[in-house]
Amino acid sequence: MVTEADVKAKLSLVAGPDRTGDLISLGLVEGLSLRGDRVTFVIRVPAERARELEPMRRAAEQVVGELPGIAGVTAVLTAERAPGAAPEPPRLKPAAARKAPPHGGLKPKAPIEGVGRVIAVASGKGGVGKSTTAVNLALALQAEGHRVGILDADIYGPSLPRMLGAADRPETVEKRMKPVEAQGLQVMSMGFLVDEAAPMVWRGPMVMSALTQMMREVDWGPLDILVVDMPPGTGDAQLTLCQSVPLAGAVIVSTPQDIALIDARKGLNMFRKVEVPVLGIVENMSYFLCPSCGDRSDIFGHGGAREEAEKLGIPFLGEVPLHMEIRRNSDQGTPVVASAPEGPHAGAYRAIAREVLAGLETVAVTA
Ligand SMILES: Nc1ncnc2c1ncn2[C@@H]1O[C@H](COP(=O)(O)OP(=O)(O)OP(=O)(O)O)[C@@H](O)[C@H]1O
Repeated sequence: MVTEADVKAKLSLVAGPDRTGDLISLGLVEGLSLRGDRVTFVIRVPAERARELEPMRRAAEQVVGELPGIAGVTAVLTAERAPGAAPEPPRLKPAAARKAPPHGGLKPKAPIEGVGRVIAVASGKGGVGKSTTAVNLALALQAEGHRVGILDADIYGPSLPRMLGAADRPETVEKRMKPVEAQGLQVMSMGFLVDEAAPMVWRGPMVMSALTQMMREVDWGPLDILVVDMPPGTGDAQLTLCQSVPLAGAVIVSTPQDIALIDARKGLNMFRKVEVPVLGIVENMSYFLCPSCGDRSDIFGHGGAREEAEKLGIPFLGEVPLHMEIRRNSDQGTPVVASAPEGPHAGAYRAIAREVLAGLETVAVTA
């Protein structure tokens, strides 16, 4: 059995950034997590040296990978900035101006092996029901006859394992992870690889290398569609993610409140910046359906997302009510599309899935 001490002993063989000292004696390793045959950890480095120190990151992965019984190692550089240091220059350029290869030397938007089309589910801010929508949309696409996978790119708060009731860890075969199967979907999430308390240390721009591995060092499929549950918001991590994933399109989830719609617009602009077609907006928690009397109340006002979509010239994909059954089921690991496939909520998600599929066809034709 490999222990944390064994991993640290190996990491103490890797020279530090200036070839003086080693990763352990310099105190650069954080968030070490050992789960089954997988090891993950973070190496703290100055932001401006992240690219230059990529060989050090790879060396760390390699030495730990030599431990007997270890099948997969994920090392991430956090690229922290010294307090008071000038902000990092924007790393993202419009698609046309992109030249630098992303981490791991992959060409931008290289296809993912075994995966047909990738769609992102995004939101301008947290808590609007993005993950609930992503999971139910994935299940609805499956119900429409497609082979579907879902990737939890929300590294700060991975919720897919809980929402899909998937507690297993991915197996590793010849250094590649096998996605976990849950409700017929192939699932990958950082939540499978690190302890619940650990994700907070996965900050910094180099978090992308962890996502790249979760996406590309995985034996997907074959899949027709991979749904990516994006981290909430429209910041650097989201933009970088859009740049390195060959996205066929994006779905934006919004609640009817005006403020959320402003945030939805930010999401839209982000995808436009990286030239990813927006397939449309889903209005979540659109109205309240009383579980006892079946009465409908438009507590937030209704139709905001539809109107906004029209104004912005993007499709309105559909609305999902605020309903106890949707919350209870997604929080208990039995999403409503799988647990009540004949019910009205599953119907709403399937209608959205059909709109998404139609949008993907249009995109494919005009691309
Ligand atoms: N239509 C709905 N009806 C009732 N509850 C819902 C609905 N959609 C989402 N929820 C609940 O709202 C909460 C937040 O949803 P979810 O985690 O999907 O949001 P999110 O936008 O992904 O959040 P985060 O930004 O934290 O990742 C969850 O408890 C979920 O069950």
